[in-house]
Amino acid sequence: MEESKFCSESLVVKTSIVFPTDTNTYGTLFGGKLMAYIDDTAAIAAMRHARRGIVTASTDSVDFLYPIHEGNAVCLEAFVTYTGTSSMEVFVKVNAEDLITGERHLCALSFLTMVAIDEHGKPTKVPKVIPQTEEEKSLYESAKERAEARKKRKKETEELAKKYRSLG
Ligand SMILES: CC(=O)SCCNC(=O)CCNC(=O)[C@H](O)C(C)(C)COP(=O)(O)OP(=O)(O)OC[C@H]1O[C@@H](n2cnc3c(N)ncnc32)[C@H](O)[C@@H]1OP(=O)(O)O
Repeated sequence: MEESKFCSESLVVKTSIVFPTDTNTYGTLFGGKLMAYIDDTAAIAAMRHARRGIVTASTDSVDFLYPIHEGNAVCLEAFVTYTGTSSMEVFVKVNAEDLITGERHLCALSFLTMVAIDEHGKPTKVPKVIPQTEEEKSLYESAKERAEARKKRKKETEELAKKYRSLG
């Protein structure tokens, strides 16, 4: 396994046209479809970084900032910003592009945590990340804080799971 890799080595760029079958009753891209695109793109970025099987451990909130209309291109970019031992934080940026005017809007941002697993499904070590651009450096520097927040949130979820399991 390589010791460390550049963020650019995990970069995934995915562009699709929004067809009528992808939309909700308002003629804009269905949120669940966009979430599937985000997970898919993040998973490929993580596998490019780790060159291992991976699972999605968590997704931070996804705020839908701007609607993506039927006929627009939906453009996703994802790359690994930071790693722990087996976990990788993946940043996903979603833009909508009007293919006639060229106008683009940032529609959503998301951070996902993917975990590399071995042949027994157990977490396994991944290479470190070397940030190069200003964007990569800024995401890398702020990642530890987000990882701490996720740990806290996971504990809270586990407490909730205990509580609601007993109610069922
Ligand atoms: C691509 C797909 O769609 S996969 C389908 C959806 N995903 C799944 O089914 C995953 C189900 N969950 C699991 O399999 C397990 O909980 C795993 C593999 C994610 C973690 O396994 P655990 O036995 O809990 O391992 P452990 O507690 O050692 O955590 C391993 C790493 O994951 C991180 N992690 C675990 N849970 C979370 C979480 N909810 N959020 C963020 N990071 C997490 C840990 O911090 C740790 O990171 P590190 O190695 O960098 O320090």
